[in-house]
Amino acid sequence: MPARFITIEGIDGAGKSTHIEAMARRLRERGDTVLSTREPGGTELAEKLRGLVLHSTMDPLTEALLVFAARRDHLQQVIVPALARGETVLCDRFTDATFAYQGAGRGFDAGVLSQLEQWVHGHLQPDLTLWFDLPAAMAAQRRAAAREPDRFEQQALEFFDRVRAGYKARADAAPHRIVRIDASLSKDEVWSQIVAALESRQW
Ligand SMILES: Nc1ncnc2c1ncn2[C@@H]1O[C@H](COP(=O)(O)OP(=O)(O)OP(=O)(O)O)[C@@H](O)[C@H]1O
Ligand SMILES: Cc1cn([C@H]2C[C@H](O)[C@@H](COP(=O)(O)O)O2)c(=O)[nH]c1=O
Repeated sequence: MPARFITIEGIDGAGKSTHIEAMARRLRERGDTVLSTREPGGTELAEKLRGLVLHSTMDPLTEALLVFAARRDHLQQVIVPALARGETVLCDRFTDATFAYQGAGRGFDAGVLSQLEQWVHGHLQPDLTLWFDLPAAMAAQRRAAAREPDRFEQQALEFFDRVRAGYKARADAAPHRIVRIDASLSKDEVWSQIVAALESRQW
């Protein structure tokens, strides 16, 4: 099978985790060997960095460096070898999240993020990104029922409005790679959009 790198993006509470397992199952049923992973995280070191990023106070440059450090380890140890074996890598968040959260959300310099992106993964980009898009207020309502908020989830609605706008800018700049999923709809309707995005590529 050809290697595929699929990423899932969206503001916190958009519904990504709800659908990732079913996506992996569907891809496996069609013959793919699927590696399901997440960022920040996916290796022992990157999971430690995730704990720091989600729970320790730090300035935006430190935050950006830590997410890219975690990504570098994840790429070297997990993503690149899996793609080299011809597997499908399904990753909950990747570099679009850095441009959306650290760039648009925190206001960190997008030019510096682009340089870090170049150092960390050169020209490697996902083959497909599903962007779960919904209003920040709706995502907050969904999160409220879920769990103890981390550093990002504690942010005000305005932060998530900016993050959402950051994702829109990324989607507008890469319309062939990034597919918008209307995540405000019911779970069944969201799933139908995911299937349509995969089927349009014969995946
Ligand atoms: N389409 C939907 N309609 C209503 N509720 C939903 C929908 N999708 C997910 N939910 C619910 O919203 C909550 C958040 O969903 P989920 O954990 O999948 O989001 P997430 O994008 O993975 O969040 P995070 O990025 O913070 O981990 C869960 O309680 C889930 O059951
Ligand atoms: C990859 C990445 C993630 N983040 C933020 C976004 C989320 O708030 C958390 C991860 O939590 P999730 O429940 O696993 O979605 O990390 C970020 O700010 N920058 C990044 O590059």
